[in-house]
Amino acid sequence: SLTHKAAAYARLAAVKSSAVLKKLIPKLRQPEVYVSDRFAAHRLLVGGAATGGAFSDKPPSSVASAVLSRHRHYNINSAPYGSLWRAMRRNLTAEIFHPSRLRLFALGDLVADLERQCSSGDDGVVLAAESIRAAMFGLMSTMCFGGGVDGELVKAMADAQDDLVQCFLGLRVLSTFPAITGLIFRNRRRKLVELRRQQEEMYLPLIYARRRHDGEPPAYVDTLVDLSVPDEHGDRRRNKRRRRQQRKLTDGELVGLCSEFLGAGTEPAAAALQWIMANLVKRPDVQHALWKEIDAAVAADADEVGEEVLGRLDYLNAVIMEGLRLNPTVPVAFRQVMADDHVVLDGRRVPTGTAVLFPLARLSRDKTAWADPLEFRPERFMAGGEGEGVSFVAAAGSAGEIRMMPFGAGRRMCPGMGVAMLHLGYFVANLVREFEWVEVEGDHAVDLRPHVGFFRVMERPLHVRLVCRR
Ligand code: HEM
Repeated sequence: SLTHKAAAYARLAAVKSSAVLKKLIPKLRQPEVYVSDRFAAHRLLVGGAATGGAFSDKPPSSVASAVLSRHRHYNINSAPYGSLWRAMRRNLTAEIFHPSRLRLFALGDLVADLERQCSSGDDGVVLAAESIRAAMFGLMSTMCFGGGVDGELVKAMADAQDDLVQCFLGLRVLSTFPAITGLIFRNRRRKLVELRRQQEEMYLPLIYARRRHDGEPPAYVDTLVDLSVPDEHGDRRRNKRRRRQQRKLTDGELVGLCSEFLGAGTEPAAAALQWIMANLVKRPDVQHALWKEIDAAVAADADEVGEEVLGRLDYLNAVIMEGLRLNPTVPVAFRQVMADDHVVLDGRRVPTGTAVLFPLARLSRDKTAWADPLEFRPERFMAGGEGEGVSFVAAAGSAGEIRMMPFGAGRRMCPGMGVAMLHLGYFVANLVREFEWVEVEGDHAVDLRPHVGFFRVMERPLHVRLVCRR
């Protein structure tokens, strides 16, 4: 019949146009340049090379919040540089990550989990990777929603977050031209919608049912519910009167910000902890030196290595710096050249719209900046070593170069650096104090090859044999 023929033609046309569009998409993608020179990186990110502009915008984000809402449900990472970004970022750094607010949550669960695996498993061999990620996620979940969330729900949230991270790379294509690519890559979009629906079902009841107990510091969601942000559309309407309108965050933004907090706070830190422990397994001499430093600083009957001791453990700090230098767990920092930015590379102005990518491992493994850059050698960060004085905050005393920036640099630098360093110090110190970490032979031997996806993780998850020290 006529209608059948019309439907068949329509299907054929759709298939043809989607094939054409699939070919077109790579061509439509924005131009990219890579910067791995440490002097150029400094000039661009912290040295004010982008005169006239701030050079603090990013290309369209592939995180779920941004893709699903066509860039309206912003979280901190994907918000354009401006007043909304500033308000959300300031809330995180001043209300949650302010040093006076930070506290460590017991690591008892992680130690108990490792001990249980040790005694029930195969000759003391444990899958440390999973325990580490679960512990990190639990910690971020407590900071996000407060204590007392049901353990099964925390596990479901951790699994959903993992699913989301697994599909991030495939989402990049959806972030470029969401209206078109969302049609072509229907299945990817459908999966994303489903994952976001699950997150809404888990997070929103926790957010709205939250009751703070007396004396309890605010959880992240408490600060988000209270937060007022500039209403940029309202601003535009009222431009003449120059009165700044404020608004509350939408449900979409609340879910997006929680997802960001849990994901950004868990994945790169859990991956970094695995890399560090893996290197300590490969280098028993370094592990032993670290254990001796900890043992000398902490009373034998102390329950744990507490926060007050961490700052005094110089070798511990060197081990963590070296771990992050050798294996920065976020592979790339992104910027996008905006019309106001004046970005010059190799004497040529970089056109507006270009995405500028800073590959972090190339930068921190540069053999013109480090001796034997592929070696795990914490001593380089000790007094008199080549890395003495190198700081994560590239603007401070870095003599016009960035030799490493695992937390990025400039205005968009990671706001979680302080808390991440505290968590890493706390976990590494306590895990080395509790157990000797020994390499397993065969299939479970430590493999230091990376898998580079949205994060830079160990290709083969870390398995070890643990020997209790206490
Ligand atoms: C070892 C752990 C971590 C590493 C290696 C890491 C690394 C990074 C890097 C490289 C960036 C991009 C910076 C840039 O573009 O210059 C970033 C951004 C960000 N990180 Fe982290 N991060 C870690 C932990 C955390 C934690 C604990 C949080 C807390 C929730 C967090 C939240 C964020 C946010 C919100 C941004 C976006 C900042 C913005 O666009 O203004 N990160 N992180």
